Amino acid sequence: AEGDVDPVRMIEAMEAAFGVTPGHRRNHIKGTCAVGEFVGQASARRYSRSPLFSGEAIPVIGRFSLGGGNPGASDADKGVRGMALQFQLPGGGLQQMAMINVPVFGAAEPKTFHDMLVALQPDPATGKRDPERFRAFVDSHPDFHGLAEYNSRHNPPPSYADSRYFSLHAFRFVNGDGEKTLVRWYFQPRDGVKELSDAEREAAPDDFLESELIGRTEKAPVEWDMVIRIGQPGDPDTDPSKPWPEDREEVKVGVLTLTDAMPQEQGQCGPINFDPLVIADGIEATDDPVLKARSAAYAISFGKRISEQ
Ligand code: HEM
Repeated sequence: AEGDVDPVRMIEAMEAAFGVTPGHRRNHIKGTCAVGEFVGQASARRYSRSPLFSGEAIPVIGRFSLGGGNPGASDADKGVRGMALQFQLPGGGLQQMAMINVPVFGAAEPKTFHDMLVALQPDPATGKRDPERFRAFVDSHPDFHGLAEYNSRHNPPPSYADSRYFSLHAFRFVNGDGEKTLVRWYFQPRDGVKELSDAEREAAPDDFLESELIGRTEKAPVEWDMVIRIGQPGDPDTDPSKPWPEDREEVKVGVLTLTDAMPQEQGQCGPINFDPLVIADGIEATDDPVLKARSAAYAISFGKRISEQ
């Protein structure tokens, strides 16, 4: 389609915008591993036959991250925080999710994300980003505005455990009778949603999210409720930049409990490709072009980093 971008070009644009650290992710480079389990609830089975919701405790490998490709980025910087999960399903299958802590994405189609990366590339003359160029990008891409507005009203969290993480994309849940339901989901932190104040953000050190999560899980497990929102006819199914109306029915479908966190080098999350299209029977992807572009781009980033490029 018109708004698609060749994944090789997407990664080239990302490398030019964020730089390259050989052996590491091209995006969401700064991160922390975690482990725990997920227990699905019977309420989910009306909508999905996925083994995720069998009620058995399912082992989970998680990775929390800062958006962007700068390994030295500050944990106080604005921008998105990620939670990626790999569920090891009974019977050997896998389900993955890679979510961010904002309720709308800044691109209705891959080209917008690509154009944003191009607008973020440093000016060869100054070696710095050009605010004029970025403003021109914003002005010409209305599908970026929802995310920009959200970011202007929100500060980053003091802990990875204090954020809500959203699927953003819609998926179809398929139940045992083959009935399909359009859903979006989010993970709601049991400890509540918190944001740094402006003063706290200015005073914060560059690195606190990893040590905070390690310390927190040493004291007690950290939990999130998984909540699905039920789509209605006409709700956008292929556009993650468009929120759904607030009043959509919500159903709690499971609990994620993380028991341990550790630096990436010491955990299992580093060499995983958290491709959001690794989904199990009972959950189906839509034709969302951003979702498809992600899968292709992650594969290239993964192939490079795993071969030390
Ligand atoms: C066209 C749009 C997007 C592109 C091109 C893109 C690209 C990438 C790439 C290349 C990586 C590194 C993959 C790796 O080396 O393993 C990554 C990581 C990540 N992305 Fe995206 N992304 C896009 C949209 C999104 C969206 C919509 C979300 C959230 C719903 C998201 C959440 C994440 C997260 C959480 C990670 C870190 C995963 C991990 O911890 O390994 N991305 N992205």
